[in-house]
Amino acid sequence: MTTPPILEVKGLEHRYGAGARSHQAIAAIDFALQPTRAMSIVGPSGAGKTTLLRCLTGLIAPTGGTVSFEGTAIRGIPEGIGVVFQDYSRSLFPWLSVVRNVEFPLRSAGLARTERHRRAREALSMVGLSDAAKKYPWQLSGGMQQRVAIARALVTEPRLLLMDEPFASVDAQTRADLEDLVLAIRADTATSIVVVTHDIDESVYLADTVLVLSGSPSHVMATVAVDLPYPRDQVDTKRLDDYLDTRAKIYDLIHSG
Ligand SMILES: Nc1ncnc2c1ncn2[C@@H]1O[C@H](COP(=O)(O)OP(=O)(O)OP(=O)(O)O)[C@@H](O)[C@H]1O
Repeated sequence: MTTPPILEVKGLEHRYGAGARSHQAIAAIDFALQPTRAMSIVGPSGAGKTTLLRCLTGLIAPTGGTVSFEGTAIRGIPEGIGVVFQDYSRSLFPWLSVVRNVEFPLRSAGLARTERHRRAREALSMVGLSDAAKKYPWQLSGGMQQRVAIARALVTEPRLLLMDEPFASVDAQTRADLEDLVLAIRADTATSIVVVTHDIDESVYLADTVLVLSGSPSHVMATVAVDLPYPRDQVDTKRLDDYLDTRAKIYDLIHSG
């Protein structure tokens, strides 16, 4: 018996605006993600990656097609999905301490304060920030702030984590550390992951499948399987022939498309 997908996208289209000045961002996208798997989405600038991710989170309603999470068409961000955006400086509340930022999504769940605190501290420990709980976001480096944003997405124990260019605003070493953090979270929690990225290396390193989008209006040019063993390592994995071949294949697809 085949397992039903955790995320299924069928005939997705999105057009911004109406009439002569409207813009078709997404022409036709279909894919499915199985539970516990990780998918990267790459494509040229302006391909519609952010538009696609907003449709997956339910933040915008697509003008055509459907997005289903665990078999149900989504409207608004469903329970069970965590989201991490690129711009951590705008997504964290500067007037709340780190631990209060992380527990924020639990407030509407009606949990007692001590339980909210316990879960927030657990999520902070997963991202290696136990010591920063009482600080404020503006007292932390960019990479640490993005760890807080990841902890906040994890605190609800999501079954699917959606990330939009999550590491585009941090330096290369921090980026590598955060990529390894995502791999560790996945190994520990079996959370399914979709990550949108500009970076071909990152797309291969983080995922089991890479969805390569064409330029706007986007469609799926190719679905590339990433056949690399776990655990992955920034040095050893990136030396493997399979890694280099997959990376070259995606590069050619994007630059030919
Ligand atoms: N709110 C909007 N109204 C009108 N057009 C929009 C809107 N948001 C995005 N677009 C257009 O839709 C297309 C896809 O944009 P989107 O931001 O999804 O692409 P992207 O692949 O994420 O780009 P980048 O890689 O540069 O971040 C672009 O041509 C963009 O100008």
